[in-house]
Amino acid sequence: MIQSAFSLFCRRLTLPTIPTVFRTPRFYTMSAVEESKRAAAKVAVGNHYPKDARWVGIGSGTTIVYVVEAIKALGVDTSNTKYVPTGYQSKQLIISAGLAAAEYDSVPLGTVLDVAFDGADEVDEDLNCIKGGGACLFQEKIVALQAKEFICVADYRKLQPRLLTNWKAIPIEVAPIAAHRVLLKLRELGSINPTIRASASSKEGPLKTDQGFFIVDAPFKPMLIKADIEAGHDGSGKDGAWAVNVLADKIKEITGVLEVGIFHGQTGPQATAAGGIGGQRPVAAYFGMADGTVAVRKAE
Ligand SMILES: O=C[C@H](O)[C@H](O)[C@H](O)COP(=O)(O)O
Repeated sequence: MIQSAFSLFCRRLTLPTIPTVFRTPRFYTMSAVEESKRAAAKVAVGNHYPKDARWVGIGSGTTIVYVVEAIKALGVDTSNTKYVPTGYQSKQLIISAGLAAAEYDSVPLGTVLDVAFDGADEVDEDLNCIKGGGACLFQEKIVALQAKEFICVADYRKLQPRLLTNWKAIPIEVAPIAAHRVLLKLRELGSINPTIRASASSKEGPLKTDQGFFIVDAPFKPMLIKADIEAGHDGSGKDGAWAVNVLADKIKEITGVLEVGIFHGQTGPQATAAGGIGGQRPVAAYFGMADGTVAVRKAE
């Protein structure tokens, strides 16, 4: 009852007042940001965790912790469910919650995950996402691409009109041997001072991903959304402003790039309708707001 009323209410981006029933009780020991992540996770899982789920993708980062917490809190039988991690942290999270982890490469060929949940660093009005702030993006993308639907869960800082509004650089996973070549190519595309991300300890050199690759952070101007292109903006990057799909494809074409941290293009249902499976763009993104409410953006 509550969920269906909420789904109706949240058909489009809902920033205004949300009924009291959707307000999260205050946890005074948590920061507002953590509290908002937990609130968003609870609503996202309540709305999208499938009854009788068999395969569920679990993303990486700090927000996904609350997704797993919310799944546990549902109290459903998880004994027939396998949770597909998107990296080391994600796998440990699944195991420590007492759930069964199944690595992506152990999932039987042709299996479609019922749903994949994950966080994001920024989400635009069209539901394109930037991911990789925590150095995970490649496994997150292949898991999202294997799922019927990808659900994004985030806090209010990530809710932006355009990508690269608040989050300033695109994370890109690159082969270490090609890192300098990729930097050069990114500069040619107009990136202002792209850098190889360092480890927390400078003694350890560049940070390594779960694949043993480097992350390059490439700053660009805020990216264009569909409405900008429809209003006549070019989007080809010639004035430094790129359409999301155009820049993502250009970066992906650079030899040495394993994957780019822009999730765009088809949603899962769009891919299915076109005869494929999985989409890297979420069907819905849930944002915990600073006032305790939860806002949602849904794909067209
Ligand atoms: O690299 C990490 C992933 O893409 C995360 O999903 C993303 O950075 C969001 O992380 P968090 O939930 O910690 O904000």
